Amino acid sequence: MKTFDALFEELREKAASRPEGSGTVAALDAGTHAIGKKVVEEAAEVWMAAEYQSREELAEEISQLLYHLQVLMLDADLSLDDVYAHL
Ligand SMILES: N=c1c2ncn([C@@H]3O[C@H](COP(=O)(O)OP(=O)(O)OP(=O)(O)O)[C@@H](O)[C@H]3O)c2ncn1[C@@H]1O[C@H](COP(=O)(O)O)[C@@H](O)[C@H]1O
Repeated sequence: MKTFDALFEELREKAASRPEGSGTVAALDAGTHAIGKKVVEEAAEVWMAAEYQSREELAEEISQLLYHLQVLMLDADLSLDDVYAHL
C-alpha cells in the first residue's frame, strides 16, 4: 500500500523527469492558480463525502485531496520536512 511519503517521492521524481502522459506534470504546468482551485474543489468533495457519502467514498476523496496538496507542495518547492516541521 502506498504511503503519503512514497507518493510524494513518486511525484517529485515525475516532476523532475516529466514523463509523457503524467497528470502530475500537466497539473504543475497548469500553474499555482489551477492547482489551488483543485485543492479547494477536492476539499469541498471531502466535506460533502463526510456528510453524505460512505466511509469508502470519503477515504477516496481524502486520498485525492492529499494528492493535490502534494502537487501544490511541489509547485511551491516545499519538501515533506518543511511541512512536518509544523506538525
Ligand atoms: N493519487 C493520485 C491522484 N489522486 C487524484 N488524482 C487526480 O485528481 C483527479 C480527481 O478526480 P475527480 O474525479 O475528483 O476530478 P475530475 O474533475 O473528474 O478530474 P479532472 O477532470 O480534474 O481530471 C483525478 O482525475 C486525477 O487527475 C490523482 N492523480 C494521480 N495520482 C497518483 O499520482 C501518481 C502519479 O500520477 P501521474 O502523474 O498521472 O503519472 C500515480 O501513483 C497516481 O496513482
